[in-house]
Amino acid sequence: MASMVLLVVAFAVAACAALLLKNWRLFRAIEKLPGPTFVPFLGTTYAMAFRSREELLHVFDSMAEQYWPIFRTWFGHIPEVHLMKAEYVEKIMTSSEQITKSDIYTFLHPWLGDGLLTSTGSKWHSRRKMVTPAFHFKILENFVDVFAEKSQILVDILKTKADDRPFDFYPYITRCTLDIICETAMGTAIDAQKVSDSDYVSAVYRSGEVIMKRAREPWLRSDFIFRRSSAGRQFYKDLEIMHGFTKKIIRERKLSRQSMKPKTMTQNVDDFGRKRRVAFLDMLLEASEDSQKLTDQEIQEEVDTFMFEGHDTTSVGMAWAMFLLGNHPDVQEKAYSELIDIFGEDTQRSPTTQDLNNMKYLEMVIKESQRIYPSVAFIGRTLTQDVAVGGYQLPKGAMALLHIRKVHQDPEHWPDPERFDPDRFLPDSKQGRHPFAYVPFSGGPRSCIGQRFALLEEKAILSSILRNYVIESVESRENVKAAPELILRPIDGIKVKLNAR
Ligand code: HEM
Repeated sequence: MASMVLLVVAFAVAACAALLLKNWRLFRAIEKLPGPTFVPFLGTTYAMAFRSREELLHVFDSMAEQYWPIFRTWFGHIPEVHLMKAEYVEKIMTSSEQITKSDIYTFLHPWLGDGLLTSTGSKWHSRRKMVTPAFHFKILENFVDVFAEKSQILVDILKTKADDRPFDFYPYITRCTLDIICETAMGTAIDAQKVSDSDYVSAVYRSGEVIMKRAREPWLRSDFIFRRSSAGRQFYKDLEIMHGFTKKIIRERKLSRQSMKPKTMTQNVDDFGRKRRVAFLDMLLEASEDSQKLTDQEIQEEVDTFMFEGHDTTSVGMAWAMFLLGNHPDVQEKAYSELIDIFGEDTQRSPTTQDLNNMKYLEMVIKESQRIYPSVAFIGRTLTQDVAVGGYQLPKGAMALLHIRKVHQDPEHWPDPERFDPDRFLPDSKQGRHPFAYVPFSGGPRSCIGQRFALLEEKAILSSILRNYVIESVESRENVKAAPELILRPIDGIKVKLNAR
């Protein structure tokens, strides 16, 4: 038995030495950066593995405090460089070369395939070019009616909750954004707000959690082990739910296109004289019908990508904004008085694009919420060439983790960074601030394609809630719990009390 153990240990040490030898250049360059002690095989994963979702943010924060603004960790033998300053993330975000996503995104592949979020190189370039027109501001204007209609449904549903008793707002806003992305981008009404639970939403939450688990525990990296683990078995079950949901959406849209007369598909008003929205999914289907530019599989991966990115990011963004508004009555009243200026006491009138554009203060509230609780707390790239950052030469092959949340807390650009203060976004205050000090939507060529959509949607929904209800948060900033997963998720939801105005 002892000789067997010895053999295994010898094999492990030899394999580790071989790996190190192969990556010696990488190892030497990375070890110049500060960071927790490297342990052969494990790297620095001992600091992250087996941590609860709640602890993870604290681990990140204490490492950031110790090594800020640049340090390294090792995911087994894979080096990760953490960047936390505007100047540093700018170097990577603005590069037209460093556009390859980090290893963590490979865990997204079974779900999102090689879609816009995960792909790289020429595939990403041509796909980005193809879908960009679907997010032109002229197209977005056509979506304002849907934003307004779904917001009104939410406001009506919340009537049953406006009794000064705490409830979790997060599932309500999630179903609202799910309805919106389905109807605007996919051209399909699913009425998620009218059913109480969504298997798709629960599967998305669980999957985000499992993907982060894989990112922390190197043994789950192997597909063989992962598929046999309980986390892996749950993930593949959830995959069926998520793909089943998006497949149904594609099938229904294909059917409704077949029943439309060709003339109706090209004109920009429908038979009842309403503006016809050219849904993002229609564009993909047209591309596949006309010239076989896209296969069914490729359509599926884009639909999965936009369904996920298009609802999870905005719903959590609004949940955090509600949390902050509910903790800051003075800011809430200021936002409300702006809405009174725009709408008067009329709580029924739907917002127009012009109204949304006039909501300057609410826009600052949304921006400040995204500064403190960015929906996407960090993003990752694989360095495809050496790059000098912060006095270090970061080698090709390393992963770069760009900590959006930490960049947003840099006291050099954000004095008293923990303070919630929408006035930071007044035109005068913005003057002279580093352009990459605020990057909730990332920046450069791989920035968020849906950012204008997100801002309009958030203004439409939050303004409808504010016009009708007074919000009070149950949790304080100090005791609310967040998990840094694909999305910065509130672990126990967002508990608020609502009262009718
Ligand atoms: C508050 C809302 C949102 C935030 C904070 C946000 C943030 C981001 C960030 C940080 C990225 C870069 C991700 C990375 O490099 O890994 C990104 C990419 C992306 N976002 Fe958003 N997003 C939001 C809303 C949306 C919406 C509404 C849509 C679609 C309707 C969308 C679609 C996408 C897509 C497709 C990408 C990949 C773009 C590419 O790589 O070319 N996002 N988003």
